[in-house]
Amino acid sequence: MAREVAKLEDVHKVYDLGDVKVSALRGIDLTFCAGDYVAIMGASGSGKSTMLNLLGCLDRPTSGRYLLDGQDVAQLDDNELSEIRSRAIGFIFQSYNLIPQLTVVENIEVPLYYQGRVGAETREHVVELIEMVGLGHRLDHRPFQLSGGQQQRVGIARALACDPAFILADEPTGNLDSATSEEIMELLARLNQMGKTIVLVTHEDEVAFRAKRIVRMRDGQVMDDVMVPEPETKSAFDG
Ligand SMILES: Nc1ncnc2c1ncn2[C@@H]1O[C@H](COP(=O)(O)OP(=O)(O)OP(=O)(O)O)[C@@H](O)[C@H]1O
Repeated sequence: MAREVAKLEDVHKVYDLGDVKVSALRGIDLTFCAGDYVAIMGASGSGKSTMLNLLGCLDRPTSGRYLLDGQDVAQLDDNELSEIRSRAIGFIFQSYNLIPQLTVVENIEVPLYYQGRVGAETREHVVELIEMVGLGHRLDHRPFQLSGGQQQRVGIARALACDPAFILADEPTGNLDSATSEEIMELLARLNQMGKTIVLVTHEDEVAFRAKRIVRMRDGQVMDDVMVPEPETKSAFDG
């Protein structure tokens, strides 16, 4: 059986707003294995972002356990948590979150900078990543000089800078037209083929259908967890 990259065990998340408590996750049990490519779907407010934040160690469960590479995240202090986050996890955002003043190369160097690893030896690696996402001719451009799809390619290259095994994407095609979305989905599929484990949140069926597995959430619980049929079967479904 494939290695368990991330495992949620009876995870609950309650946002305590003083008078009001919001139960955003209510007993989640999910395992993500090496090589998985999972789309998380569900109505607005069903808990998708809350779960992605927990998986990304940006927040902690109120109760239950989160094991990342077999390590119980609750046992880690803040420094250990941010260390594991920057080493093991790559984030891709809907609105790219690039720094406008920095060039393509510099934006991708940001995670390496936080690890104290920017230097001549990492420059070659950064340029390789930019070439891999098809922007080798745009190294010194700034975000405003790029289309949305190109900015998302920079976002993807930045997510790969520290060579994480686990990629988390929050609506990565949410701001893109359908042709550009398709290009981004092809890039994500390629990363998955290269061995990256991917979990993405999406509202779009076409995007979810490109994953290997779809988890549907409702009211803070997992309602459905299914494997997507292989492409041959998909075309039989279509036609
Ligand atoms: N920081 C917060 N403080 C209080 N309540 C929150 C907070 N973040 C989310 N919630 C609440 O938790 C529940 C789940 O929200 P969450 O953002 O995880 O849903 P979602 O499925 O990602 O929704 P969307 O598709 O709209 O992004 C909602 O009721 C929301 O109002």
